[in-house]
Amino acid sequence: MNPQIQCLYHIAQKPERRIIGLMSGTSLDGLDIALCHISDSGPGTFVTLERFSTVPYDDELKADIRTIFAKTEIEFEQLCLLNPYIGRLHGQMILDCLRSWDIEPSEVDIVASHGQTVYHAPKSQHRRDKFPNATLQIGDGDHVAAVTGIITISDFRQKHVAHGGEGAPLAVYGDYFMFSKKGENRLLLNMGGIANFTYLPADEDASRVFTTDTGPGNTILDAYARKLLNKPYDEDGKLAAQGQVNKELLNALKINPFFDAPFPKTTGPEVFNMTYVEEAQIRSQTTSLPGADLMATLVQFSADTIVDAIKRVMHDGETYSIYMSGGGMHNPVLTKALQQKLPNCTFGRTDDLGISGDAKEAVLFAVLANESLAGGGTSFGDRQGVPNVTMGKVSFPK
Ligand SMILES: Nc1ncnc2c1ncn2[C@@H]1O[C@H](COP(=O)(O)OP(=O)(O)OP(=O)(O)O)[C@@H](O)[C@H]1O
Ligand SMILES: CC(=O)N[C@H]1[C@@H]2OC[C@@H](O2)[C@@H](O)[C@@H]1O[C@H](C)C(=O)O
Repeated sequence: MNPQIQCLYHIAQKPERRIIGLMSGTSLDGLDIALCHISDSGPGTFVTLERFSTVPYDDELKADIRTIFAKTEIEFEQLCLLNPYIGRLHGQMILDCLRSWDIEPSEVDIVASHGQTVYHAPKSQHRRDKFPNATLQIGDGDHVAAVTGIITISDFRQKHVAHGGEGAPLAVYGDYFMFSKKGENRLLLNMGGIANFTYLPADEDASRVFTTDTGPGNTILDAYARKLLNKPYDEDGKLAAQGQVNKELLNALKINPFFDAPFPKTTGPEVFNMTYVEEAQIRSQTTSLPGADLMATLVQFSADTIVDAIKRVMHDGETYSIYMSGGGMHNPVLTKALQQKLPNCTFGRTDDLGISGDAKEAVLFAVLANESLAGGGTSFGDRQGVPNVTMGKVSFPK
C-alpha cells in the first residue's frame, strides 16, 4: 500500500484530529486560517478553535484576483496561472502562521482548503438549459499539500453540484453538527460578501435543517467604499450612518427573481455588483444620490433582504435566537437595522457558542474535512439542494 494512504487511514481512525480550515471568501480581504481540534464526527462533532488568524491579501494580489473574479469574460492565461499561484501562496501562509504559533507542520493532520471562488453559476442564474449548476474555486490542493507537506482536502463544492446541489451554501453540514441545540430555534447568520443563514429548528430534525444565501452582505458596500472612500470597506458604517435611506432606490434594488425563489438558493457578486446598483438607480431616477445616502440605502438593502428571508422560516408564537458571524457583524449600521426589524429575536454572535464569528467559515471547512474522513452517516432528508454527501478531494504531499 502507498504509505500515504496508510497515513490517511490512520488519521481517519483517530478519535480526534488537528485540522487547519482555510477560507478566502468573496470579500477578497485575506485568507482565514483556523487551527481546529476536532473530536468524533456527525452530531457528536466537538470543535475547539485552537488558533485563528486572517492573513491579509496585499493590493497586488487583490488586483490580480479581480482580473478574473466574477466576470463572464477573462484572460484565460491569468486564470491558469493563478490556480497554482494561489495554492502555493495559501500553503506558504499556513507555514508562516504555524511558525508564528510555534507549531510544526507535522503536528497537523489535515489541511481543509476552500480555495478562492472565481465564478459561481447556479442554473437559476446562467439559465442555459443543457448546463448544470456550476461553481469554480481555484488554488489547487496539490500545491497546498506540496508546500506544507500536510495531506490536503480541497475543492469541496463539486461533489455537492454532482449530486444536484448548487455547490453552496455548505454551512448547513457544519452548523448542524456544531451549533444545533434541542429546545432552541437557532438561526446562524453569516454576513460575508454574500449573506446566508442556517435554520436549526428546536427539534434538531436534520431533514428540516438548511442553509440559504439571502443576497448581498458586504459585497456591494465594499465596492462603493472603494469607489467613494478609496478604502476596502466603510469602517463601522461611518459613511452609511451619515446618510438617509432612499425609498425609491431601495424598492428598485429589491426587484430580482432571486429574492422570491424557494430555499435553499445561492448567489454571488456575479449578480449583486455595481452594475446591478447602477441599473436600479436608472430605473428609480436616483443617479445623482449623494454618496452617504447611497451607502445608507445599500446597507438597508442588505438588512431588508436578510430579514425578509429569515421571516420566511419563522412561525408565530415561536422564539428565535440569531447568532451572527462574518465581517458584517462588525458593521453597527447593518446590525442595528437587523435588530430594528426583528425586535422579538435575541441577537448574539457565534462567539457566544464557542466559535469566533470571524473564524466560523474557516472552521466549517475543517468540519467538512473531518466528516469526509471519519463521518458521513448523517441524513439530511431528501430536501432539494441538501444532498447527503461528504465532500472534498485528497491531495498527498508526494
Ligand atoms: N469594522 C467594520 N465595519 C464595517 N464592515 C466591516 C468591518 N469589519 C469587517 N467588515 C466587513 O466584512 C468584510 C469581510 O467579511 P468576511 O471576511 O466575513 O467576508 P468573506 O469571508 O470574504 O465573505 P463570504 O462569506 O462571502 O465568503 C469586509 O470586506 C467588510 O465589508
Ligand atoms: C460559491 C461560494 O463561494 N459561495 C460562498 C459565498 O460566501 C457566502 C455565500 O457566498 C456562501 O454561499 C458560500 O460560502 C459559505 C462558506 C457556504 O458555502 O456555506
